[in-house]
Amino acid sequence: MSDQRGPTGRRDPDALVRRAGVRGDPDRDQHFLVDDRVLDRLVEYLPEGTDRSHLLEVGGGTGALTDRLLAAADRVTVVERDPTLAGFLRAEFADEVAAGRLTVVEGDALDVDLPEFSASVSNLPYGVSSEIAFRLLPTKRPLVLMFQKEFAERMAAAPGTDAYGRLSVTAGHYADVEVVEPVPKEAFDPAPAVQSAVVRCTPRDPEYEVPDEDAFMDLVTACFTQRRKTMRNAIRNTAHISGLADPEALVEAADEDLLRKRAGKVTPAEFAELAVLAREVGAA
Ligand SMILES: C[S@@+](CC[C@H](N)C(=O)[O-])C[C@H]1O[C@@H](n2cnc3c(N)ncnc32)[C@H](O)[C@@H]1O
Repeated sequence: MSDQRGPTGRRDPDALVRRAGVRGDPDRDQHFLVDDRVLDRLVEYLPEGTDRSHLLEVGGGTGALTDRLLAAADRVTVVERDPTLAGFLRAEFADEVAAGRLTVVEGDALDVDLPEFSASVSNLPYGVSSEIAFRLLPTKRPLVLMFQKEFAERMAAAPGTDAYGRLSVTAGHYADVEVVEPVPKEAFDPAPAVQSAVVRCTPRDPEYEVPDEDAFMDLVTACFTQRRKTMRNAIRNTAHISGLADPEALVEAADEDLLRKRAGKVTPAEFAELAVLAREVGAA
């Protein structure tokens, strides 16, 4: 292994790409992060006091982030779908693999068994970033994840803003979600078509209770498919998505002010109230 190191003593990301002998393939979601400063900051975005005993990285690429995670954690597991890159990671970090500090899992992050990790820091493959995020969020572990900027903003959006929607409510069900840094295209090799942003997810229980998580999520999804309609009409029109057996019973029982709003102004707690009410009045 070459000992080329960047200013912070970590491996130089451009040198890693050269050593791996690959060109990132955008069709396979391969955009390697080559900006040292962004790479160095990512792990520091974990919430204060995060258990760093076992960090998970989804999409290891040529290992620039893996290297930073190894410096910050006791153990790292990296999942990488591309066999060439998985092989390169095993060779490049052979010492850490031999010491039991790094496990390279070759496979699709949507299919492989994930280990019991304490937190995740990942520059996600954008083609499946939503699916991966919703695999990680229910584990209730701190997450620092790179997404397309627009997706990141929708995840973190507050009620009443343009970006607020299903994604904001469902992600916010598991964690406090914050956009902590916009990242320009030039930070990647090759540069993606869109801007990126780093999101921090700090797990916590929601400020409401729901009788059935799936029923709550289905109701939220249903109402946002009709976001231009009032909630009254959205509830009535979307039983095929919400799964409500008797949407009319919910409309009859629900608060009039809430029914007049559009989904974009309904808070997560109000959606939860509706899910509870649906159960109480036998509409679920
Ligand atoms: C945006 S790159 C990030 C690479 C590296 N972590 C970095 O920051 O430079 C995403 C990586 O995920 C890999 N990948 C794409 N789809 C994947 C999947 N479904 N499961 C696991 N890895 C995947 C790609 O091969 C690529 O190496």
